[in-house]
Amino acid sequence: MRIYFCGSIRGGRQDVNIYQRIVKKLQTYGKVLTEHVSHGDISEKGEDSALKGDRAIHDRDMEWLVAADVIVAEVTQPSLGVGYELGRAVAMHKKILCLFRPSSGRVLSAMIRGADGDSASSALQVRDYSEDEVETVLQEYFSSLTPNVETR
Ligand SMILES: O=c1[nH]c(=O)n([C@H]2C[C@H](O)[C@@H](COP(=O)(O)O)O2)cc1CO
Repeated sequence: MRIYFCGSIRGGRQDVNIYQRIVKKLQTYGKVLTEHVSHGDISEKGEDSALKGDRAIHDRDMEWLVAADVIVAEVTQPSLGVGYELGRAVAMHKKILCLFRPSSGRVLSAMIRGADGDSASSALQVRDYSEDEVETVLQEYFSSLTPNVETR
């Protein structure tokens, strides 16, 4: 299974430790195409754009998004890039799990929470969670995926 993980980079790196926990768990289900999002050495300036350039980052990430079987996004720290990735993924009819921590005191954008169709089979699902239950929430989601989503 190919998994695209979305998390804030230029939107702020406050949650990088939780991104690391999420990616570690996701790697037990398949290949995480965007593992770099969880790397502690990527600052809020982003990947080294002198080397890659923003267009190269965008085009690579869109290729990965097309290739992905499932998208998992940590949406607590607001990020334009994550919002863009989610909009593109919805248009591609991908399966999407958005993870939000209400303990942050933030209120999730209506454009994300409102995209959840509210049924267990909805393509985009929003799960409120607390940090200590992150692995359990991921386990529940991946065990509920239909068997025709290719595994490993
Ligand atoms: O350097 C980068 N590399 C990269 O892969 N991204 C992608 C992956 C993240 O899920 C998302 C973060 O967007 P933003 O930087 O606007 O917070 O965009 C974003 C940047 C910087 O915008």
